[in-house]
Amino acid sequence: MNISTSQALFEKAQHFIPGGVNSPVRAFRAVGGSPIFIKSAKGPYVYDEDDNEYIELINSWGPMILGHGNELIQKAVSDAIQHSFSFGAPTRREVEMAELITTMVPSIEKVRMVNSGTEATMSAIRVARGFTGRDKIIKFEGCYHGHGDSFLIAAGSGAVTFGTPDSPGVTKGVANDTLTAPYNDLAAVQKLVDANKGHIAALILEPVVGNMGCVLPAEGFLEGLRKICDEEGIVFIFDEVMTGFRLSKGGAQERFGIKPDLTTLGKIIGGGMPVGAYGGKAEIMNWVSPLGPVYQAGTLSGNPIAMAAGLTMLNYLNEHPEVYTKLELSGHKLVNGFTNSMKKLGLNYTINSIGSMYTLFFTDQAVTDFPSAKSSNLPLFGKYFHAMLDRGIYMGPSQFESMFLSTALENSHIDRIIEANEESLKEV
Ligand SMILES: Cc1ncc(COP(=O)(O)O)c(CN[C@@H](CN)CCC(=O)O)c1O
Repeated sequence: MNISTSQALFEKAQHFIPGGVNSPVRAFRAVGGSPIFIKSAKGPYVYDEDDNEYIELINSWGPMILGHGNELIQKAVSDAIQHSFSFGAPTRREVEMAELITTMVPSIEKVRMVNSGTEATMSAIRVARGFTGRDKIIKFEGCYHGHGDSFLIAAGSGAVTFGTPDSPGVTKGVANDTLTAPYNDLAAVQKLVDANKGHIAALILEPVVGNMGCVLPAEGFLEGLRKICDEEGIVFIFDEVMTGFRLSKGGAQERFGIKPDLTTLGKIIGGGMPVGAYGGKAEIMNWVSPLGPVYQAGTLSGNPIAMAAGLTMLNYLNEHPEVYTKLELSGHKLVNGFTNSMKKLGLNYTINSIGSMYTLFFTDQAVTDFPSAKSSNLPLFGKYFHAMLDRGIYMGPSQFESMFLSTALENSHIDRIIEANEESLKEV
């Protein structure tokens, strides 16, 4: 691949932007080399500044579940733009969006729109603390909930990719109020709860983890957490920024049949525009300003253009259940293809997957938590990443991320990914 324009852009970008990127994982630091700069995208393809075409498995880290350049969403945005961009006043679409979210995710009785997943999770724990009058939260090692101070403790995604699971700049005071437990370890959670009786406001987790790579909840784990939260009056928060509207139209909570008290949302909810949301039980959400005393605000929250995109996306997903059937079949086809190739090559790397999310871990250990995810061979992953990129497959440049399939992938594309995977595994 000729990537000279991307390289020149990256060189220039580093003079003006920390690390040359506006989000760390994009810099290719974990895999080496120079990041490709994307110029356009359509369906399952992205095109870089040197006009190289790639089949992609990032999909903007989840949002582009219908593929790129969806005509319905683009028309909704171009229609909305005719009426200007932003008013800082309530609009009709925000009401329609809130009503639709409460229909698609029944545990959400009231919802507040924000502009990112980070804002959603920061706000959710604030209202949980206000509602309970307690200070501490429990999160899980390797889970990532955005870059809010309370979450940059044993965090996943880019934080673990760059070895900064506990970021400088987070004060001891904030860190003291964040308790961490190993994922899938109920006993550890019970111990934390017993040692902090009456002090824990919330427990937040990714119900299916994407941010240490894809890791599934063990049998009974989510049910066990629900029981502990019920017994202790702890607000149970599902961070569904990644899984929401992806694992089913009602997210992981619909798929696993667990009802959290609060849910945070992002990515798909905006149809590719900057949107986040948090919501849940009305008795908790009624504590949010201006109805209640817990303050949270945002200049562009519920932005009309973003609502037009998000509303079109969610309406489509709500009215087309066949989307999820196709994603399940695509996921199965890809994972079966990868598994068959590894059998043929005598390799036994671990693949974790659910629906349209998967991660190929370069370890032969079962990956059920942060330590086992970190047993992966990172240099080997880096070589594999570039071998796939050279074959026109653009996947996430980090071992500690989930890949995402879109409905724009047809069988022919999946066959190409399987073929590139086999050749790449052979090469590295
Ligand atoms: C479960 C979960 N919760 C919260 C967030 C933060 O959302 P944002 O603030 O990036 O919109 C995320 C963001 N995910 C990463 C990808 N692992 C975003 C990609 C990036 O950081 O560039 C998330 O996965």
